[in-house]
Amino acid sequence: MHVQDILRLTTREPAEELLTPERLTEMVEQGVRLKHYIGFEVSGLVHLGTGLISMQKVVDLQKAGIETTVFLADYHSWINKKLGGDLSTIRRVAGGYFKEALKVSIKIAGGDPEKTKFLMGSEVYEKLGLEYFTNVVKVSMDTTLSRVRRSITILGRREAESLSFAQLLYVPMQVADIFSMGVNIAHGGMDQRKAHVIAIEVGERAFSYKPVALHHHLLPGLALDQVTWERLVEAKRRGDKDEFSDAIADVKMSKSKPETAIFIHDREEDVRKKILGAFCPAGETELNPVLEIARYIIFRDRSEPLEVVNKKTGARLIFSSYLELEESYKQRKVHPLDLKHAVADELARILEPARRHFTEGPGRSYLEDLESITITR
Ligand SMILES: Nc1ncnc2c1ncn2[C@@H]1O[C@H](COP(=O)(O)OP(=O)(O)OP(=O)(O)O)[C@@H](O)[C@H]1O
Ligand SMILES: N[C@@H](Cc1ccc(O)cc1)C(=O)O
Repeated sequence: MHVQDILRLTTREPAEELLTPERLTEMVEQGVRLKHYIGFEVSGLVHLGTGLISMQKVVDLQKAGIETTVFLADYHSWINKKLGGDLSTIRRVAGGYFKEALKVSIKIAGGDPEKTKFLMGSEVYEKLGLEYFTNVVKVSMDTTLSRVRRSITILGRREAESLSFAQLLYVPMQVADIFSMGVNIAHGGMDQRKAHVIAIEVGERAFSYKPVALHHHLLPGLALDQVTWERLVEAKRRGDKDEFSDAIADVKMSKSKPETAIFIHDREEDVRKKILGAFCPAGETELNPVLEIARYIIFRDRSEPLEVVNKKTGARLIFSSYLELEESYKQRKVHPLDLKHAVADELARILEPARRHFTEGPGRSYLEDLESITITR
């Protein structure tokens, strides 16, 4: 495939940052085999952000002919005391519910689940043994303690929190994962950028290659409030990527805050209830959680127009692109409630295969297994 096509697919939305396009171009031109990975902690339910948004990018990379891997970070989940801090439960859920949910998400995003490799952290560590430990030491020797502390937002933790030593170790381990698997495209949401920036810096010195980092947009949680929203919009306008990604990480759709999230297998009535209750300021198009679902999920690969019905007058507005919808919303020609109904209908339709898979199909026993484990942190 031509380098321009690879770049186009890689940087297409939901991608928000590629560090750097020049480095990716160089690798393609040198004929380097491109190896991507994205890692997940294994704990609660898979939502629109972890499932659909993350897998949309994996599907783009599949289409670009890049080797894609989903890394199920069992050791990192254990360090972060997920699923009651029990490693065997974490492994069971990783190979069961989690893998299944991400595969269904790949399908919904228009890709082929069989084209993506699923690897458990412990498989890599067992295979490499001393070499993995050496890689963790190499990264640690090349990184200061204060840098590690500043990077713990990749664990979904705040800098000021009291941490176990293992939670500090989490950071060099995540960076070492990249080099241990020979990954040259490290991918994650914007909240993962600090680990990847360390990898880029350490790479050349300690591992004789510099990976690229690819970060996708973080979908905000549904439960934003006016004050937080104003603070976020302000942080976004200031344009400091680290500051903004820390701020958005606090309010992103997150499995540990179920009230902020739509899970991929939610029932239609739950999708509707959650969307109807979501923060959706009239006329505001920035960081509006409902509009973002329209932009990133509904309009992603859509060829047919979206219809929004004005419930009061019965008038129908037809939008053939997200930008048209955004413009009308900005001009307050679309009422938030009408937008919510249209988004809820479409989203429920898109999620239907996941709902069926996990309630009537082969995913059911995996979901039941996870639901029987009630501790999530
Ligand atoms: N809201 C979101 N939108 C897009 N991507 C997300 C979102 N939340 C998480 N991700 C991405 O999914 C990957 C796994 O993240 P993570 O396991 O922290 O998800 P989470 O649901 O927020 O979990 P937790 O609640 O435990 O923090 C990361 O690359 C992360 O950036
Ligand atoms: N830090 C990632 C999980 C992860 C762990 C190890 C990795 O190598 C990559 C990703 C998260 O928040 O979910």
